[in-house]
Amino acid sequence: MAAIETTALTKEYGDVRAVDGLSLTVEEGEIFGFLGPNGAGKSTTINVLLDYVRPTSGDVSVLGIDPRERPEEVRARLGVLPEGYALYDRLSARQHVRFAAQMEGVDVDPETVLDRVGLDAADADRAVGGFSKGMTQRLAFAMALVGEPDLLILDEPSSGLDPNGAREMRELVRAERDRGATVFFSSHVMEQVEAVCDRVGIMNDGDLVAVDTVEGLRDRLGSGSTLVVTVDAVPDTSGVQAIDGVTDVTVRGDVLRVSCTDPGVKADVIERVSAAGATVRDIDVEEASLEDLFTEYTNAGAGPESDASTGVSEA
Ligand SMILES: Nc1ncnc2c1ncn2[C@@H]1O[C@H](COP(=O)(O)OP(=O)(O)OP(=O)(O)O)[C@@H](O)[C@H]1O
Repeated sequence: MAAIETTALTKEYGDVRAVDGLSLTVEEGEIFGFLGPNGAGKSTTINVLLDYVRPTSGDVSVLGIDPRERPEEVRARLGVLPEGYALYDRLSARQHVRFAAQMEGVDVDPETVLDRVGLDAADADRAVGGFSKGMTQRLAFAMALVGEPDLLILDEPSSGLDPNGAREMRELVRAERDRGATVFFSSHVMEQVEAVCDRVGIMNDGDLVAVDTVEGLRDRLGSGSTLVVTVDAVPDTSGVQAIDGVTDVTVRGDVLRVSCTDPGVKADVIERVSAAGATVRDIDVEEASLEDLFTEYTNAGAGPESDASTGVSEA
């Protein structure tokens, strides 16, 4: 059974079609990154999953349940870190976690949960009105973890976190996946997503324009890689340029940057550089980052057009 399944899901607000025929499957036990520029339809989709918003048409299933029919049953098995959560300024972190536990009907030790998100015993008893943004985010995350949810839905989980906090968040997400939970999160921080997600889906203007592993997205775009070769003295590069699968060669100082569409040509490149009389001092391979791919898939008209090339199937 899929953790999340939407079929031809559409949500219109008046004239605005926020989500347009979305068919998406998130498998149990995966970490799935849900990406897209502002206004792409991510929050609307999440709100439909939580039954905060009713779709105009289409079907939705969360943990095998239609949230429109049994919203309480779905929510009892979810841990949610919403985009605009509200905390009670005068209550302590400990009280917040106790409250989350009561809502879930479980018994937890607040300090253990708070410790997981990096809040210590002294933090536990402070009124959260005095918390920094990052501490508030950690607390909201702790509340989502209460009750060992089967599915975590996290909207921008690294918002407000410093680099250490963001790394800890990634470790927690992995630990939750290893426990058996599914993690579905939206984010604009591509490095975070690339570092932790098993698969990603990219929304653009209400459409799912791509869904795959980051590696798969690279392959689909044929974005190839760049071989960065440092030499003792720059040779004549025409032999390298002539290799089938090499699209561009640029030289800067003692560094050659060779763009390859075919990963199999790297050895040929090194051989021809050496044959041209240069000694190779260092070799590096740069691949398109998720940020590069995101730009290609979401820039108006620049992404691949056909569904066959994106891996997105029609409903
Ligand atoms: N309650 C609403 N009433 C009218 N239009 C809405 C409402 N909620 C969202 N929209 C519109 O639906 C579209 C999708 O918005 P949504 O918030 O789902 O995007 P998003 O991908 O979550 O964006 P962001 O990254 O900025 O959070 C936008 O055009 C937005 O203006």
